[in-house]
Amino acid sequence: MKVAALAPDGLIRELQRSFAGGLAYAAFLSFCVNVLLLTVPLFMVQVQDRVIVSRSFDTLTMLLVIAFGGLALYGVVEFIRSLTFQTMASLFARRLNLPALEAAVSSSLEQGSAQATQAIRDLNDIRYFIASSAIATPLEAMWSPIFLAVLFAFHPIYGLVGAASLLVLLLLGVLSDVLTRRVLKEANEEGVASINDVGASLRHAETIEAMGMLPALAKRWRIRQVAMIEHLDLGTRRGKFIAALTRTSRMTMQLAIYATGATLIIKNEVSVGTLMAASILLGRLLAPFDSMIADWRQWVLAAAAWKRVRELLLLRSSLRQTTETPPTEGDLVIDRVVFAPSGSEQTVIKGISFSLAPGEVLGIVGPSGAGKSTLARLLVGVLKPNVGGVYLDGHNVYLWERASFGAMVGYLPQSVSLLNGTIAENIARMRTPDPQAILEASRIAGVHELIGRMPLGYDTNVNDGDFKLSGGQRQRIGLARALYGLPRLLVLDEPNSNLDAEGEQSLVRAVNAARDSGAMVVLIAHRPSIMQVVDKILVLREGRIAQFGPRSAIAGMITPGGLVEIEPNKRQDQAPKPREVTA
Ligand SMILES: Nc1ncnc2c1ncn2[C@@H]1O[C@H](COP(=O)(O)OP(=O)(O)OP(=O)(O)O)[C@@H](O)[C@H]1O
Repeated sequence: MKVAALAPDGLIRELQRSFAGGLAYAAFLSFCVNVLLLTVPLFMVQVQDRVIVSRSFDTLTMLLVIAFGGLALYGVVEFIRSLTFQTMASLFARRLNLPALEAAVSSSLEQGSAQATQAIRDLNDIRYFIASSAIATPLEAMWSPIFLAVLFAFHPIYGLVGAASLLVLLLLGVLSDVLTRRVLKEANEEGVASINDVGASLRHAETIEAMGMLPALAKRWRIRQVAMIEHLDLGTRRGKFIAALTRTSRMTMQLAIYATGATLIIKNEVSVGTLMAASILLGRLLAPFDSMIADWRQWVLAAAAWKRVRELLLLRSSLRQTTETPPTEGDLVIDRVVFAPSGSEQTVIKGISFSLAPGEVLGIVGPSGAGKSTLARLLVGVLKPNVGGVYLDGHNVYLWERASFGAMVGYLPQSVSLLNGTIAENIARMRTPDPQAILEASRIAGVHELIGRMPLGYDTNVNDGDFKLSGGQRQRIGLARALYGLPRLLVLDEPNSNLDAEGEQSLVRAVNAARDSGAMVVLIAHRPSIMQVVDKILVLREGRIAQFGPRSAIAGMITPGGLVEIEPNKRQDQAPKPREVTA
């Protein structure tokens, strides 16, 4: 048994801890950088006050050697510091990529895929931000009082001008935050929603094009875009105003320190050498605050991105087991399952209980909207019941660690989606293809010959621009994917909806083969023709079991149209009592 990674809240705490450690190290390096940055101004003071006065080449040489040493060391420390940020960024991406992808898949089941893909984009943005120079500026600002101290050491008036300049920049920083943070955040949220909207629509490009829906969609999109652009314009205008004010203030401060230096030199209170040095020191003192104002937008966006990633990760916190469970041969028990989609008033599944033994095939029929597909999703642990549970050999299928559960389950959803890759990769569920197992699944699904007729056989890419699989072909390849690895539980949601007579015959053979191998098969179908293969039939109506029993007893009630005529008083009571289950 392999225990998987930390639960999301533990992972976030661990990341924050190692991030804090990385920041502390970078802060120490920033201190060294700031001290080493004193090299040039101190060199200038010494040259003007000692070398020029004494006219000594020896002193100049000695000062040059020391200064070169200081600058070389500065280069090394600066390099190590940027590597530290780079390492922190990579660590962040490595630790969060997989949990974020898992969380994205889970959340897209409930909230659609747009939000989930946004979280992946957010992760990338945060990684770039951590590796960028923007993250270093607060650490530099933390140590900039070193420069202030040296200014005070030159002369208290230099120090006071420096302190006043710093205060003005801090006030400008606060003003920048007040004026831009909210609008930039709103612009970002509108932008994200707008991109998600377009992304979701593009998946239905065919429908949009065929029915001329583009102008209507563009109108909706433009409303979002206008809101985003308005916020962005306002935020950018305000940001540019603060930037102009900052630049003007910075130049005024340089003038002030020069004028102060000149006055102090005239009064013989400082040496000439301090004039240039004080100007450089003031520049170093203010530079990180200046950058922070300029980079503020990046900080706001990175904070918003982290908030989204964190929320997504925590959403899934402690919902599933992370310990792999070994394969099982036991039966399937559905125990008093009730399900209502989150945020919906409607209860879709209203207390369903039945069980299935290995080697049994169950057909589920019922009118549209009865809850058949929802029941299928509950059986494969995609949805979480509000009450009751689904148990495979006594283990709750929803809580089951997904990889080990998936190895025992084959699922063919109503709308078959093949993933980007070759047919072989799709049948092998995107794992490293095992040719023997692929061949076996294809033969059982009856698609081996069909695949052989495709441009590159098993290597044909399902999303190739020049080649398009038909609905029936997709459904049959989806069946082979469900059969890959000979699963113990096979759930097929309307597997014959796109099939011709030949395809349906292959399906019947596949279901029989699965039964013969001891698998439990759940078959949902509108078309009654496929029901010849099942052992038991469950009739679902309005989320309740209307009938459940052997095919011979129920089949007569299924009309050619696939609907089931059931008298209301025959509902639910005929369902078998739920079996004892172990949690
Ligand atoms: N995530 C959800 N949010 C809100 N309602 C939902 C959700 N999932 C299912 N429903 C509702 O549950 C009911 C049953 O849906 P389901 O897809 O299970 O029906 P079905 O029996 O498979 O229908 P069909 O035969 O047409 O495929 C429908 O009324 C549907 O609107």
